[in-house]
Amino acid sequence: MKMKGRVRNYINKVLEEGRPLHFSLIDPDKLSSLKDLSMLSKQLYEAGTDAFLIGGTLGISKIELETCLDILEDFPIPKILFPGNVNVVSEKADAILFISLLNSDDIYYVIGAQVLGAPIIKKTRLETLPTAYLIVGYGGTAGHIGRARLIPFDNYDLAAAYVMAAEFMGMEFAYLEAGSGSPETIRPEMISAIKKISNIKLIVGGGIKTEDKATKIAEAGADIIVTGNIIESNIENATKIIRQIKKTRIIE
Ligand SMILES: CC(C)=CCC/C(C)=C/CC/C(C)=C/CC/C(C)=C/COP(=O)(O)OP(=O)(O)O
Ligand SMILES: O=P(O)(O)OC[C@@H](O)CO
Ligand SMILES: [Mg+2]
Repeated sequence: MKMKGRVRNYINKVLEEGRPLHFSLIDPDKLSSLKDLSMLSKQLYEAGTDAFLIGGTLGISKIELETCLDILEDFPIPKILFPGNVNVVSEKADAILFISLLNSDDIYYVIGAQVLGAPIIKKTRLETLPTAYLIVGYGGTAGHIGRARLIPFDNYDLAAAYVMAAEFMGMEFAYLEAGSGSPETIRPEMISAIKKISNIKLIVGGGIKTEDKATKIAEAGADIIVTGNIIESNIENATKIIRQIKKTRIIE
């Protein structure tokens, strides 16, 4: 089911209803088999995940990316690309997180990849969601490859300053990324500090493995919570996290 041009409205509508969203991150390179993806995606959808994020830093081939999008096609929720580089672009998706890694020391990840990707994305008619990508603490593969000057887990003022800058530049989303597989998640205190000074829509991910952590992150004010690794390592926990997030209500 195609949702091109309707993804932003879809996200805003859920937030206006007063609840955060959950995005399931699917890495086409990490799937042991595509049969697994059919089964896992059905479980994630039935548990209530609000969208599929598709992407990764390493090892993404066009064929795997598009096979993955073909399998996800029939679910009536958005399929959103999460690119580590210009290779993660396909017209089979609905939208793309148009990310700039604001805390990178490498201009390529701040504006270079975006310039290379923009004309291709224009042809695909993908909906673009302007997103400040901020890598915190552990950083993982994305932090290493993206040459991020990591924001310390406990430096809430620094994270808030980046988010203010992103908002003043007109970005709609800020993605606080602890790094895939991070032993520590983004701290709820960082989320609440940012929510006090900004209306930007906050995406939070990296290392979320338990219902308890997910609840604290949602209650602190995250608008969108992303889980990736747990889908492959423990689908039961992944679905429990989704159900828990969907019970949370945003308190203004
Ligand atoms: C807008 C376009 C076309 C490209 C932007 C490219 C930028 C700025 C990338 C930022 C740096 C980077 C490497 C981001 C990766 C984001 C991502 C998809 C993370 C999830 O993947 P991981 O789990 O880190 O990757 P692996 O599982 O492949 O190791
Ligand atoms: O795989 P996990 O640790 O859930 O991280 C998800 C995401 O934030 C990575 O970009
Ligand atoms: Mg990964």
